[in-house]
Amino acid sequence: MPSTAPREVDLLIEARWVLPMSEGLPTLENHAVAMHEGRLLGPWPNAEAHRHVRPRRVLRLERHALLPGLINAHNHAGMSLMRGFADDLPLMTWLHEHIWPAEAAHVNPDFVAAGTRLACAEMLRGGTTTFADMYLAPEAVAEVVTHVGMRVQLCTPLIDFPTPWAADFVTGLAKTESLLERYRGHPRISLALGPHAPYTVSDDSLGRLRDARQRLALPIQMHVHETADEVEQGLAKDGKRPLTRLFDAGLLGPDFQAVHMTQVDDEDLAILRETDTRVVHCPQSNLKLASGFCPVARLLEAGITVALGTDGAASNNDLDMFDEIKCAALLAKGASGNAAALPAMAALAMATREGAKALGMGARIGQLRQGFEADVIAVDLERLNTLPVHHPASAVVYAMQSQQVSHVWIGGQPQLVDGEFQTLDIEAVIAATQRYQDAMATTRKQGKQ
Ligand SMILES: CSC[C@H]1O[C@@H](n2cnc3c(O)ncnc32)[C@H](O)[C@@H]1O
Ligand SMILES: [Zn+2]
Repeated sequence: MPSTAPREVDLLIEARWVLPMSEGLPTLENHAVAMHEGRLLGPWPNAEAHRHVRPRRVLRLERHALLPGLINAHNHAGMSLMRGFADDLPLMTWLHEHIWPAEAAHVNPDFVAAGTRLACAEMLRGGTTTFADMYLAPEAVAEVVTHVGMRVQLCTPLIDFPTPWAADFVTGLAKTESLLERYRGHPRISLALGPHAPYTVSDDSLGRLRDARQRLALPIQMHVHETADEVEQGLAKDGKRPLTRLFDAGLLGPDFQAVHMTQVDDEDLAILRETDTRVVHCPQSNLKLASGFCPVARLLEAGITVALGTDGAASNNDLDMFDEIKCAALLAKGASGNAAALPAMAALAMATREGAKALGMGARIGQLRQGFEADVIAVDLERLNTLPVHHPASAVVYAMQSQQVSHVWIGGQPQLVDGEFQTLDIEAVIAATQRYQDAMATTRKQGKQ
């Protein structure tokens, strides 16, 4: 029983279930959380909440579970305009013969803004509130995200060859510094360095990256060990595996996010563990490009932090994190031959608490916990495909569809209410997408890419 009078708050949400996703905390039944000035209070049992808070508004969600907003730890949002553009190909053919020529032909800030708006709409509809983005024209992504109200880690695209964003690696670093100046202290936008992959970044550039990381105090996100070919070619060229090369370059650590990691031998595992490097698992992209399987169960057993990402819609082909969570759980079991590998709660944690930790935001988001940012989603579990609800986490991970997300708040701001978007003009998003679909089709017919 609190000794002080109940404090006034913006909103109280009373729910059938709350999955706080805090380590060791179980699913709570008939519990409530409150939001005030963008922060969370609670959770408390529904019957006790009014002893703690005097809400201006109360929302009763009697069929719903509340969860922290999902965290998509690896995306190329602008690539949503390339969904279905080049399917059923292995990574290098996909990149060299289709995606990179299309990027050279089409990508500019307007393309990236339109693709990012489409991506944000899809992510919000599916309960994602934070994403890490590595794509060309990050300034355009920042502007869209500022308007839409999502949270983003912008990984600036650093690569040794010219792109529509920067002529070379050094120019990319200089542009990163300008972006940092502009967005330093922004409540929802943070920056990271986004070197593309070991096979597109030279030793000289790795040295520049290490200096920039130290000077700017930014995390790094990079595609690493996406395929067995990448590792073999690294061994042939450098005499060591790419992860070892990054370790020798002094780059690994808790602020390094290694995306994919489908190839992990015992030495790689020891390096990841000893440096506390974070791994971002992208199971559907890895399956679709036949890149390999990230050994998630083995990584988690070794105490490595593993987040979950969709990768871009051009290799997934959607940005549905609930689908990704289910896929991760099933794949971990199938690949290890152990049905107990990656249980529902652990899979959900990868997309919430652990995702936040991997992005260096673990003290602010990823849990429904007093003082955390009010990034909250509600999912309606009273549907044919999720009833009966013996275990809410099981319903959410193994049976639910992302269309069951009914409400989304980010920093206390409503983004989706009863399935209706609050900040995005969906008609305009669809119209812009259609214009780029037509433009890309015309260029393709002309044989220009
Ligand atoms: C430097 S901006 C990002 C760059 O990465 C390309 N990309 C998208 N998906 C993948 C992937 O799975 N592996 C490697 N590279 C990828 C994208 O087309 C951009 O050019
Ligand atoms: Zn990627």
